Amino acid sequence: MTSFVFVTGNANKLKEVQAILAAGNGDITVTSQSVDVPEIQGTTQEVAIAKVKVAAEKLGSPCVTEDTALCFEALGGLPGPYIKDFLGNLGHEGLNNMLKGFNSTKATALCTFAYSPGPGQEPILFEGSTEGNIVPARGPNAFGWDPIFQPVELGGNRTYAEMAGEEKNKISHRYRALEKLRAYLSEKAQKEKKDN
Ligand SMILES: O=c1nc[nH]c2c1ncn2[C@H]1C[C@H](O)[C@@H](COP(=O)(O)OP(=O)(O)OP(=O)(O)O)O1
Ligand SMILES: [Mg+2]
Repeated sequence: MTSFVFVTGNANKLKEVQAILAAGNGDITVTSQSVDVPEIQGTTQEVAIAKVKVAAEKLGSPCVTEDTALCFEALGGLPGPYIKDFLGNLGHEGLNNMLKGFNSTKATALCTFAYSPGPGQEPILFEGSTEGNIVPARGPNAFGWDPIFQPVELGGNRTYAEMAGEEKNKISHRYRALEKLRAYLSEKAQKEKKDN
């Protein structure tokens, strides 16, 4: 059994991470810390690396952060890691309006977990993505842009917000990235056990 510290200010992210891990074989658990970490501009990888480095410095210990980007094909991948500000300022309708006049509503939800082995050490990234389209909002408005993101999987006619949590967690960008982090941490724990 191994455990990691997830540094996030987003309660919905934490809830999904806990649910995904609980649905697995139970070899990994998570505790959380809400630390305010500034986010730089750059690629999703650059943003993720800078964020986890600062979090590890502040905590003085190994930790995990997560960055979520929503990349519109028509806009060359933007808003990408800046989706939080775009969503906050434009809302669901504004994000739909941004795509008026373009031929594509395709978007990729991209999740990047960053693991820091400790302050001053190089972080490792784990990415997962889900393909979909940006649509007018449907379903409960409980988590970010869930009502306007319609994955191509599971029939391709429901938004994340219209899916049960267990369904979203089977195909989500977060699930796919977390699977990779989970595999890495459980392998690392086994290796450490053997070495001792
Ligand atoms: O599965 C998701 N479904 C819908 N919306 C989502 C999802 N995952 C993140 N989101 C939203 C939250 C924030 O508006 C932006 C990501 O920004 P991002 O900086 O990664 O998250 P955050 O600042 O809320 O939390 P944190 O303290 O972990 O950085 O997309
Ligand atoms: Mg953030």
